[in-house]
Amino acid sequence: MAWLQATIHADSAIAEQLADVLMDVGALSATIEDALAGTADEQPIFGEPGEPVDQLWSHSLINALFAEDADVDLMIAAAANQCRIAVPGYEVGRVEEQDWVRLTQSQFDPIRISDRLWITPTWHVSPDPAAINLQLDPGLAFGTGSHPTTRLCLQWLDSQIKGGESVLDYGCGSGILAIAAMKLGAGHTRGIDIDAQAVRASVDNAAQNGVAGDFGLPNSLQPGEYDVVVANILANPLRMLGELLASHVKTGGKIVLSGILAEQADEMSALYAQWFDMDPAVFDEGWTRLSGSKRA
Ligand SMILES: C[S@@+](CC[C@H](N)C(=O)[O-])C[C@H]1O[C@@H](n2cnc3c(N)ncnc32)[C@H](O)[C@@H]1O
Repeated sequence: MAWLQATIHADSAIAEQLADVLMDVGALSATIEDALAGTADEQPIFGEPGEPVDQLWSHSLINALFAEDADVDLMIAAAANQCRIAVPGYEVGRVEEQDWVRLTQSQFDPIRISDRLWITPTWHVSPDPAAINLQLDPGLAFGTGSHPTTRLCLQWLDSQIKGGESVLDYGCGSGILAIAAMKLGAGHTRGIDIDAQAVRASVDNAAQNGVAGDFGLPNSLQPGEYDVVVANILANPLRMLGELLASHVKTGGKIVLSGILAEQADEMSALYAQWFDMDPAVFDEGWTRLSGSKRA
């Protein structure tokens, strides 16, 4: 089986509507991307959870997939007509059937966090069987170890967990940080996420890694203090959650925050300095990790 893929050059003002109408007239899928992706003029667009991003790239490309026997020219013309625009420029190519699972898997290699800590997809043999290996496959919940914010938190846990600590992972996603903490020797971890799918993924991933998993939604979190609270969320929720997160850290305990853009680091550090003696920020690919010790 094969498909036809049209790459359509669309004005950003109409790209979303055109993609929707392409689906109405019979496209199997339609996605919009930055026409300048991969070039020096690529436009990163960041969003905060819960806040819709109302911005599109200035030059957009629509990738639309059609059945092999579809009349693509007719469908694009019909979609343009419905959007009341001239037929845009496009190219059509064939997409042959592939082993999609194998192709996707080939894009995820083991990730080295440190000499002793690796994140390895289940279909890979670990490059260092003697190291601490987290087995994690990409899924619906965020946290494979490839994103700089996750890596920054993993590096902190790797260097700071000595054994026996209690750890709260707030915004646990795939559970990667809680599971890593357990594998590094933490005594107890609790993972919290607002997304029920992430809670389920964390439970499954903890089982896959043979560690105890205590994961739940925010309303399941009981009052209590932890040696370490780690939260890789994003700046907006971290601003709102400051008091709650601080209340869960023991005096002398540690807070670790990520998901913060480099330009948001000073403001966020000042906010958390109400409760913590803050360490210098650490940066990776435009993202920041903040950490600090709770004052009495
Ligand atoms: C960037 S992911 C981090 C996942 C993982 N901890 C990691 O480091 O890779 C952020 C997670 O925080 C969750 N989240 C966002 N806002 C939240 C909130 N207010 N309370 C709890 N979880 C939240 C999201 O659902 C998402 O799973």
